[in-house]
Amino acid sequence: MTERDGIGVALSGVRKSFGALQVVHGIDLTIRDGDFVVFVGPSGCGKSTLLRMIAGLEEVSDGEIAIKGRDVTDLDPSERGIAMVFQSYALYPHMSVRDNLAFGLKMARTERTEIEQRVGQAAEILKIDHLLDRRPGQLSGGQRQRVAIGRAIVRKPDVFLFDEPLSNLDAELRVSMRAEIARLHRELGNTMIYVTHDQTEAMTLADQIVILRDGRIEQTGTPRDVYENPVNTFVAGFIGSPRMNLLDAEWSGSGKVRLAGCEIGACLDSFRPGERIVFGIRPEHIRIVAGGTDAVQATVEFTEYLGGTRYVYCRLGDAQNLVVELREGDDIPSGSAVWLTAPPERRRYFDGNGARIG
Ligand SMILES: Nc1ncnc2c1ncn2[C@@H]1O[C@H](COP(=O)(O)OP(=O)(O)OP(=O)(O)O)[C@@H](O)[C@H]1O
Repeated sequence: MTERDGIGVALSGVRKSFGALQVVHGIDLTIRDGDFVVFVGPSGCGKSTLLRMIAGLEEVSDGEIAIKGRDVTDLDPSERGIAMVFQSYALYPHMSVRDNLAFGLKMARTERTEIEQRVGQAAEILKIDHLLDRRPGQLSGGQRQRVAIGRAIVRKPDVFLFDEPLSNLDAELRVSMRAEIARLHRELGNTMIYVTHDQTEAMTLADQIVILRDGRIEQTGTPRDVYENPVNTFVAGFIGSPRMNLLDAEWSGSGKVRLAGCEIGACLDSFRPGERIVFGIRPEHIRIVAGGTDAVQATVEFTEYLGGTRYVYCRLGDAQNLVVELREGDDIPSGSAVWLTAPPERRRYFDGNGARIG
């Protein structure tokens, strides 16, 4: 078995209640050693609580947590082989960067030469060697976050835990720090668990994305899996920006999909005539065509111009909206009627409860 086939972190039946309120409902999750795993989901879904339970900062109400095969459920944070990086940086303002980096190691009574070596290495990896004598107040936000990450690196943890580490940075800095974190993962090869509500971070950083809703896992998979094959309308609507178009439709008697008064072919064997379904299609998979076979008619409302990309907002029938990503050369004026279609293999179907059926 190679190192990467081993198990980094395993959660079984993990629950959390605050008083009478249960917020995490029995999570089972296995994270491969060395994987970069991102927890995403709407505000309040339990991402941070789950991460804090893995860190040992929050007690589990039920279930078990193992790190590299060792049950750590009842261990102190310092005994778990983890290091956590917080959104707030949590640096000591009166200490120099060097002392901030060394602090945890000094507390653990690590030898001085070992401390110097690890601090030097971390500073080099993060390119903060020239800042070692400054205090946090003399650093930019991005530099502070580097020091916070450095403090995690010097501990040589088995698992890095990141709780929205880039949320306090401006948009440009977020992008460059995101690349830094990806580089760090490539260089160090540790298991990393990262909480964010930013799905671009999730898509670009993750080997595996875990999508949470109301304290439960909705889907786990590679960014591509969850984008192309969402298991339900929640995941389909959550991953991707703009989101997947999710349109109310129904099966026709002939096994086609009736959508806004038009019929389009469906590549599904089982169907129940008249049953309501949800038809899903991503904006980039929609094509504008000349005629009405296997297509639906829509009215163009307005176009959003984003430089390299243009999105056309259309109305379908009386009440449904649809976003289409325009291709190079396509140009359609507001108010015009268009016929739209999509390659059959890109069409997604969900039942009335939102579960994927094809
Ligand atoms: N100490 C606490 N006492 C009571 N309820 C709490 C406590 N901490 C968290 N919660 C509740 O648990 C639920 C999950 O919170 P959590 O912070 O894990 O969500 P989150 O997904 O990280 O949200 P966000 O993206 O807004 O940070 C929420 O309903 C929250 O109000």
